Amino acid sequence: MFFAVISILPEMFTAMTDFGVVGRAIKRQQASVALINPRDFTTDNYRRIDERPFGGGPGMVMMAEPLEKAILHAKDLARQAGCRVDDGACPVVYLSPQGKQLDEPSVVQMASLDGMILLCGRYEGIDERLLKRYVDAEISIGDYVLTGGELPAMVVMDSVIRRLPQVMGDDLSALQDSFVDGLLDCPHYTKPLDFHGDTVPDVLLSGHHANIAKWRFLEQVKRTQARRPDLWAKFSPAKQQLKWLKDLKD
Ligand SMILES: Cc1cccc(C(=O)NCC2(NC(=O)c3cccc4nocc34)CCCC2)c1
Repeated sequence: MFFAVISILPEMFTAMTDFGVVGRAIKRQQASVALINPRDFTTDNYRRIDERPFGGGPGMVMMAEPLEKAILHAKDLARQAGCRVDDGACPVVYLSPQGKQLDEPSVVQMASLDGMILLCGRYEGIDERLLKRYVDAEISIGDYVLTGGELPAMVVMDSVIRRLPQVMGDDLSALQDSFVDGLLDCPHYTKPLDFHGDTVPDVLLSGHHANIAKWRFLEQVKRTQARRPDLWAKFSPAKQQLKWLKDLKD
């Protein structure tokens, strides 16, 4: 899958291109990441990419023209990478507090795209006319104030790349992902057996896989009910899970 990132701080992205599961997926060419700096598309000596806002007020606004050239260049790279750019298979996505909140169903949908062009804001934001003309979707990672869209872009890339086929070593872990069934995760344990006198639930040592699966599911349910009633309200249990839930009530 092809990713183009448009950012005035491309160096930030080494955090994901050089490390971990995502770094390995890139090395294995399961994903490719093109970093595009709008400053390279400026024409003045100061390589200006921001200006004072019309209407006054604090801060600076990112100018439309360098971003436009960066987006058109990104589309070219996407075409060269084999993406069907003009039929929605490689959308321009603006990371923005005004965007749709990122969730796992959106991640699953994005993982089926040919590619994505991720646009990262800085300062007070981007000239609205650029957004209106080129942005296909806006995504937010949450309701808090940040200094830029780069970390949100890395969150989106991390969540999408880990869902690409063959990226997660043990695909089962991706399937078992609690967010796949809309629940919070169960507790996890590993060696040593005794940690300051705190031991491991017996069922996990029993080797009884059906009981273990049931225990894990019921732990997910208890946690979700306690911590995220909003998620619990939306949860629709599968057949086997319905049976296990009856036992929880008993
Ligand atoms: C709740 C709120 C209201 C008003 C402004 C801001 C704010 O943080 N404005 C600053 C910027 N924020 C983000 O880009 C950003 C922030 C948060 C989540 C995100 N998910 O994607 C991009 C995201 C926008 C231009 C430069 C950074 C936040």
